[in-house]
This record gives sequence, C-alpha cells and structure tokens, in this order.
Amino acid sequence: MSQVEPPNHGSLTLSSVSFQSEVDKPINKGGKSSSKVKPLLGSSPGSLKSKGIGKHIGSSKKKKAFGIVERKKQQINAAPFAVKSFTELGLPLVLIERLEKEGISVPTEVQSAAVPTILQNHDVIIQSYTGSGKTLAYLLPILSSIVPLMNKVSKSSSDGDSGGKIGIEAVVVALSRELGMQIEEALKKNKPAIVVGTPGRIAELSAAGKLWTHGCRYLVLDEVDELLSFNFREDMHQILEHNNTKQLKDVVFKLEACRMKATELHGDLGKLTRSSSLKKFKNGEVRVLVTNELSARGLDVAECDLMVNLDLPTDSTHYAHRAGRIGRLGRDGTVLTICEEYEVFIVKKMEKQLGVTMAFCNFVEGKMLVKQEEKALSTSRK
Ligand SMILES: Nc1ncnc2c1ncn2[C@@H]1O[C@H](COP(=O)(O)OP(=O)(O)OP(=O)(O)O)[C@@H](O)[C@H]1O
Repeated sequence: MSQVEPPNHGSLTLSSVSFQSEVDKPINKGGKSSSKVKPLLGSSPGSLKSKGIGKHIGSSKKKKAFGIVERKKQQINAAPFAVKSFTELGLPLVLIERLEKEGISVPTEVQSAAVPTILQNHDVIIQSYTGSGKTLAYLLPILSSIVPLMNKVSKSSSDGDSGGKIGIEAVVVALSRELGMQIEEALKKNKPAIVVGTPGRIAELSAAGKLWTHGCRYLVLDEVDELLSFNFREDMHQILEHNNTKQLKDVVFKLEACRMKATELHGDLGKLTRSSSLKKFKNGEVRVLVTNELSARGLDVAECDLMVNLDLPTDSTHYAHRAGRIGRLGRDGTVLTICEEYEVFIVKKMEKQLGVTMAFCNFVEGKMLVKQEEKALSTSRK
C-alpha cells in the first residue's frame, strides 16, 4: 500500500473516538452472528509498519499452527481502494458522526482497504507506512460490530451466564504499555467488550482463567512482527492457545455428527466442567477428548492410546509433550499427525530430531493410501 497523507484536520486522539453515549442507541446495522476470532497480523519490511492484523497467526501456516481462525476465501481484488467516504465503507452512522466531529471525514487508503474487508469477517494483515491510519483501520470495524451488542453483553453478564466473568468480544495485544494504554484510553468506555494489553498482561490474565473469551471474535496483534518475535514467544503462545476454543468446539461437533462421543477440555470452561469432561474421558464414557496444547499438558490417562495432531506442534519439543499423553508406562500408542503437503518437511525434521520413524500416508478423495514416501499425512508409532 502506498503512503497516505492524513487530511489536515489536526491529530485524532484515540480517546476521541470513544462513543459511550451512543451505546444504548439502536444501530441499524444489527449484530453480527459470526463467532470468529480474527487474527490480525503483519510484517513490516523497510519503512512499512504493520498493525497486528497480520496473518496467523501469521501466514496460513501460522494461523493453522496456532489454531485460532477459520478462514474464508478472500476477495481482496474487490477491496474498495477508491471509496470516498466512511459511509461507503459500511460503518454505522453513529461512528461516522463521531468521526466527523473530530474532523475525520475521508478514510485513508489503508482504511478504505481494511475496513470493508474486516467487516466482511475476513482475517487481514494490515501493512502500511507509519502515520497512515492503521489503528483506526482495525478499530473502526471492531467498534462498529461490537457497539450494537453492548446491551446483550451486559445483560448476559449480569444474568450470571458467564459465571460473573465478562464476555470479551475483542482482544488487542499491543507491544508497549504506553501503546496499550493509548488504545485502552480510546476504548475504556467499551471495557466489557474489549481488552487491550501487553502480551505479558494478557497471557497472565489468560493463565489465571480471568479472560472470558468464549464469544471473542477479534484478536488484534498490533505491531505483529515484534509480537511474534522470540522475545514474546511464551506469552504469545499462551494467548494464541487461549483463542482456539471455537475450533475445538467445531471438532467436537463434527465428531458427534459422526456418532463419536467426544468432549472438550480447555481454559474457557469452568473448573467443574473441566473436571467432569476429564472424568468422562477417563472412565470411558466418552472416547475422544478434544483439547489444546496447554490443557493437554500433564494429562495422565493410562489407557489413552491414540493422539491426533490436528495441527502441527510448533517444534519437536511440543511434539514430544503431546505424544507423551499416550503410550504411558511402556504401553503402545500411536500419534497421527495431519498436515498439509507443504508442511511435510516440518514433520520430517521433527522425525529426525526425535529419532523416531514415521510412516507417511496420503489422503486422496476421502481414502487414505498408506505409503512410505513423503506425503501429506503422517503417522508415527511410538
Ligand atoms: N481518516 C483519517 N483522517 C484524518 N486523520 C486520520 C485518519 N485516520 C487516522 N488519522 C490520524 O492520523 C494519525 C496517524 O494514525 P495512526 O496512529 O493510526 O497511524 P499508524 O499507521 O498506526 O502509524 P504507526 O505505524 O506509526 O503506528 C493519528 O493522529 C490519527 O488520529
């Protein structure tokens, strides 16, 4: 994207776009039904800078590996780079009026491209020059889809549906405390719906079970290249793990549609539900436990003899941790790893690092062909 000079309206402070007074007003747009979490990432070569919104959780690979998002086919060609007003971008009137009060009436180029794309529930990477308006490019669509739901959110919280926890609809991970505070300032009146914090703080809340992200639809990684750097590895891992709940639910749903009794285990469940899920799995009432890496850590179910990796572990250490759930105390067990053809080399690398032999299979038109060659589906026997 090319550099866009902000119109000469003076600077917009993020706090100036908060619009608590309109929260209770009905907005003609209606609530969205999507329950997707949006990873918003990017990378920033040269003078380009990226606002979180960069792919999943980087490239399609990263996205898959972190297991956050279900993707839709992008129609980036149709992105309206030439729109003239915020109205044409599909933002609600209340938001447009507030922007106009701040002297902001013409979207920048990056906003023209990003706003409608995010509003259509696509995952996006926003990469553009400094000062080109990337913050509003992701905030505006989020605000426009969250505000209409505010009544619903506060109602369900007060009903106690969420066990006293607040339903979060968007998580913004910001690099520095200052940046976090700057964004939080703009959003504080929407506090129940949006959480803004540094990786450390958000990971801390997540580990303490205080992040109620069951209905979370947006995950923004602001300055994504930095956030995904080695420095923040542990915290980001915790955050991204936290956000794959929807995927786990989908898997349970699909298994049950095939008449396979399954149950889920993850941090978004209450303590009681977690222990009841595990109990059901341990006593054989359900045969399949669908879980994520964090919740699987340390699980000790002696009879468990099959581990299916629906996505690739990040490295061989994580592979070993997952595989360690089966074949305990000298028992036999099988690890089945499902991956794309282009990921086979990663599996090969782990095979080498771990010193195990994996049989490779190919899955073609619903049929599995077991072969020894490099194929997209790998099976390894412990
Ligand atoms: N459509 C607009 N019209 C006028 N001013 C705008 C518009 N969008 C954003 N601004 C203002 O432009 C300035 C830069 O915006 P912003 O901080 O989002 O840029 P950025 O691309 O995120 O920059 P950086 O990469 O340095 O973080 C801010 O003061 C913001 O208020």
